[in-house]
Amino acid sequence: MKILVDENMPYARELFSRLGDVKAVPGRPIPLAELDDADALMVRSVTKVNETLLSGKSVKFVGTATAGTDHVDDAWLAQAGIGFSAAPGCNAIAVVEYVFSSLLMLGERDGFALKDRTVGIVGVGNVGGRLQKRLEALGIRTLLCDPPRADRGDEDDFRTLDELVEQADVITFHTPLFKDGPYKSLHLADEAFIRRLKPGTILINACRGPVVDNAALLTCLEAGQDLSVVLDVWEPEPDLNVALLNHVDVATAHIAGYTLEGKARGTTQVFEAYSAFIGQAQQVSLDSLLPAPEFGRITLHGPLDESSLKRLVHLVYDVRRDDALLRKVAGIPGEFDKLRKNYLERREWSSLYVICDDADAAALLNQLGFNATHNPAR
Ligand SMILES: NC(=O)c1ccc[n+]([C@@H]2O[C@H](COP(=O)([O-])OP(=O)(O)OC[C@H]3O[C@@H](n4cnc5c(N)ncnc54)[C@H](O)[C@@H]3O)[C@@H](O)[C@H]2O)c1
Ligand SMILES: O=C(O)[C@H](O)[C@H](O)COP(=O)(O)O
Repeated sequence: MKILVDENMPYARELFSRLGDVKAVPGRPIPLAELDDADALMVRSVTKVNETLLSGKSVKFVGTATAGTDHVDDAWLAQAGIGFSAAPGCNAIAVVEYVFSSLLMLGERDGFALKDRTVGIVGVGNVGGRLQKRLEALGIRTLLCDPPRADRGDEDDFRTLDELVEQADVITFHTPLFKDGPYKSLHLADEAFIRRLKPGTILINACRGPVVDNAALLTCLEAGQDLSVVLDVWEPEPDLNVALLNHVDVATAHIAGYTLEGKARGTTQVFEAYSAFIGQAQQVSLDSLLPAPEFGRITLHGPLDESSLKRLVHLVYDVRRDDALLRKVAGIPGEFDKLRKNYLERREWSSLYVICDDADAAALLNQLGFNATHNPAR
């Protein structure tokens, strides 16, 4: 059995070689000849999976080690009898930690406390829901906008996008990309939306580039609109608009979800789905795959305040690293994908063991996703 895997998928060779012969290939562009005799194809978001790619090929199963699925024509796969699995939620924690790193950095730069800000979350699923919980653990007010969940009758205080525009100081997008349909999210943030944002609003897009109309955003920023902007995703990728990049406050190469844990979860989720598909179901423990983190343990003396939280967050991951790397190479063909392929190891907050002499600090850090313990004797 031949299993093609994207070369940017940690642990894929290790896991899938339990099931067959593994061949690692680039995802953009994917070498088409390799598909002729492949039984299964494991991709990332850069590979468009549709009739054009797979018609007449031997592939019987496609896995994508990603949360987003807009690169996959799942309706065509279903009618062609090709099995399919994504990796929902695999990298949600990573995106939440990216958003925190960005907001804490902007707070320090611009002299505001996050606890005084209202955060509007558009799309309250795996990413948005976790972000809501961590913000609320810190006493930060959130406003939630998720029409599909509201229409399903989910119990939460859902608001309209207009309410977020009027009341939120931060608006952060975490929706799938839907190009049409009742919940179309293509250009959800269009020129009219952007123009109505309050002065000083922080706009974050860490879902899919086209959810924010990039041309309209550039027009507004060039006209001097007072916004802070964090963009992890671009319209289009990989050839982002360098003029826009030069106007935004945080610019990264679609790496918000790129923790080692997030990528490893993506690989294990599609591995488990494929092993079940071929009748050899098996489970994988993430701990058996991950190496020890760079920082083992740290002691926090006294209570946790925003400034100590910022230092802990940035010890694990500081978004300025990725912002600087992208600015250095933006506009050079091939470099966006190279940055993503050669991404430096990044871990989640849970990898940091924090010993606290303050019980409340330990409890709060655990709620936020750190691995904290209370030890009054330290
Ligand atoms: N930048 C990255 O590295 C990265 C990482 C993970 C996910 N993503 C993107 O973020 C998206 C969200 O990730 P997730 O794991 O939370 O997905 P999810 O499916 O768990 O949650 C998406 C939420 O958005 C809501 N939604 C759908 N259409 C909407 C609309 N028009 N307006 C408001 N809400 C809407 C859904 O009801 C759902 O609750 C993914 O689809 C993916 O495209 C990007
Ligand atoms: O949808 C997702 O899961 C993310 O956007 C993912 O991090 C994208 O990374 P890629 O698959 O392009 O490596």
